[in-house]
Order: sequence, then structure tokens, then C-alpha cells
Amino acid sequence: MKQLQSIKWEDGKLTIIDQLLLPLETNYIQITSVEEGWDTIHKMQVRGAPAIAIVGCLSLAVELSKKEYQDKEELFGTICTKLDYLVTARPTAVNMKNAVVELKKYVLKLHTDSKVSTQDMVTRTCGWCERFLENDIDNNKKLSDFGAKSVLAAADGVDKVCLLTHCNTGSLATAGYGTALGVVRSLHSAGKLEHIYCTETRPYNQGSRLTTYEIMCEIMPGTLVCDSTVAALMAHKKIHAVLVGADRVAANGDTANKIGTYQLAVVAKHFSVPFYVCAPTTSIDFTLPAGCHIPIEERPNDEMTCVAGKRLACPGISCWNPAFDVTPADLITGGVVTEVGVFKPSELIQKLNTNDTF
Ligand SMILES: CSC[C@H]1O[C@H](OP(=O)(O)O)[C@H](O)[C@@H]1O
Repeated sequence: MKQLQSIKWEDGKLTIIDQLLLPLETNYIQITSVEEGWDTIHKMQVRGAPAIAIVGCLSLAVELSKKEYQDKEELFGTICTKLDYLVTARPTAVNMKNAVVELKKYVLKLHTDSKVSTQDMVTRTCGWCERFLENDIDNNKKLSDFGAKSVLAAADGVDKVCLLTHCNTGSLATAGYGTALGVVRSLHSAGKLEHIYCTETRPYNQGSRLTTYEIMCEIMPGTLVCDSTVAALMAHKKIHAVLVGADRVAANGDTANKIGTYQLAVVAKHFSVPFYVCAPTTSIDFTLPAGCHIPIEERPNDEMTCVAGKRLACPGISCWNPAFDVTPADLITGGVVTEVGVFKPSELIQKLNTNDTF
């Protein structure tokens, strides 16, 4: 089965699927500058923490390849300014910020190395961005295999598992394969998936528009449920695990993810269903000690009051439309699934923090 490719990088040309048109229209749009990259991220034509960082970095690569730079000083200043701008497109997901920190370190080395020419610095900066895309797919497959093993081990010896997921964390949220939905893919490939339930995920409907699209593309056994159904679902159907993604995991394991994740974790706790956060280590922010420090993006009211451009809510009503909430680490009972293993939230600092921030 051909994997869905939300991001295409071919001979220095960047195109993305316009996710605002899915599932009924699959339309690729080309990104030719950092400005366009920022816009497509801000408008959520591309979304998903890893995908945001990848499109941001590749939009820089596209722009750098098109221009001549007088010297490395001008080039270094341009790269830093453009990267800082890209971080402002959406504040909650940490992947773009983490990529900026790493890429700036890499570029600074090139800048200070007298043996590196200006053109060589452009070429090697673009190469970093291309590797960043390739690494994400590789990380997702490793993460998904770790997660599949952990879910099966916790499922009391059943041969096939029934799972519930929220939002979209598949190929449309990453460079490919996905995180939480990647775990579902790995279980499906191994013949171990009984059923995957996905929530609509109002108000952007990542679940009903995007996750159902991926489930149907790969003919996985899936069912769509309203966000309000999850307690009834766990009360009446056997759910072996809840799998969600992450936009930012704080050092103590508190996790910011799509709005509705927190209440899903509370319901899972009530029914003693293991709750897993599935995210590459690029989604962890060790500079933040706890989730209360994570900035939560609020989206425009009309994304909540209208559906497909048609107004539902009464004009004049005030709205509160946070795009994310923070799930406390103690509700993440299954663990944090990463490309280097599955960890208890309390283990993250000791096992994964290479920056000795704390
Ligand atoms: C692997 S994607 C992580 C995360 O990103 C999504 O948010 P959005 O669709 O607003 O970009 C969602 O929270 C996913 O779980």
C-alpha cells in the first residue's frame, strides 16, 4: 500500500497537501519561500507538530537555494532571522523551536569555519533540512514498533487489540507513517489490530477529515465517534489502549496535545485503560519543567462557530477556542512512546535529557 505523502521534497521543490481540503479534495500546493511556509502553517494547510517543523525547515532550504549571498555574515543573519520568524507561525508545538535550536548550532559551526565557503554553507544547510525530513520517517517507524510491543504486552495476552485515538497523528501530521497512528499502522501490519476508533476532534475535525482518510486509504478496521462518545465507548466496548500524539512534552511528562486529550485521559483513568503519548524526542521540551509553562494557542472563533463555511452558532455569542490542552503526567499511564523506547513520564529527564537543563 502506497504511503500517503503529505510533504513532497523533489529536486529542491517543496509541495504539501492542502489539508483544509481533505478528505474530499487532494490538492498539492507548492511552497517557494519562508513567508509561504509560515502562511501554510499558520492557516493549518499543513499541521501536526513534526510536519510543521519539517515544512518550516524545507521552506528555508527553498528560499536559500534561490538567492545569492554577499558573504557568510549576510547568509548567517538571514538564516537566523527566517528561523526565528518560522517559530511564530504556531506557538504550542515545540518541534519547530527545537529544530531552530539545532539548525542554528549547525549553521554557526559552518559560519565560523574559515574553510567553508558561502555557497558551501547554503548547500550544507539545505542538506541538514533534507536529513531532518528523512530522520522523521525513520523515527516514526522505530517509535511505532516500540509502541506496538508495549500495547500488546499490556493487553492481557489478547491476540488483537482495540484502540482509541484522538486528532490526527499519521502521515498527515508527520513526514510519513505517523506517531500514535503509526503505532496503529504497525499493529495492523502485524495482524494485531482488531479495531481502531477515532474521535472527530472538533472543531478542526482532524479525526473525521484526516484520520478517517488515512484509515480508509489503508483499509484498516476503523470507526469514527463523536468527541462526546468516549466515555460511553469505554463503558460498552473493550478498549485496550488510548493512543495520542503530542505537540509539546514538558520535562516532567505533562503533555500539550489537541484540545480534548485531557478529558480523554481522565476517562481512560476512570476505566483503567492505559493512556499512551506517542511522540518523537523532537517533541520534548526539557527547558520547561512542567506543562503549566507551555503556551496554548487560541484559534479564531469562526473555526468553532462555522462548519465548512456555514455558521452554526448564534451570532454574537462569545467563544473560547484553545487548540490544545495539557494532560498531567500522572494520567499518562501507558507511558511516553518515543523512537528510543517507552518511558514513564517521570523517567524522561533522567533517561533522555542530554542538555542537563535540570
Ligand atoms: C504527530 S502530530 C502531533 C499533534 O499535532 C496536532 O495538532 P494540530 O492538528 O493543531 O497541528 C495534534 O495535537 C497532534 O496530536
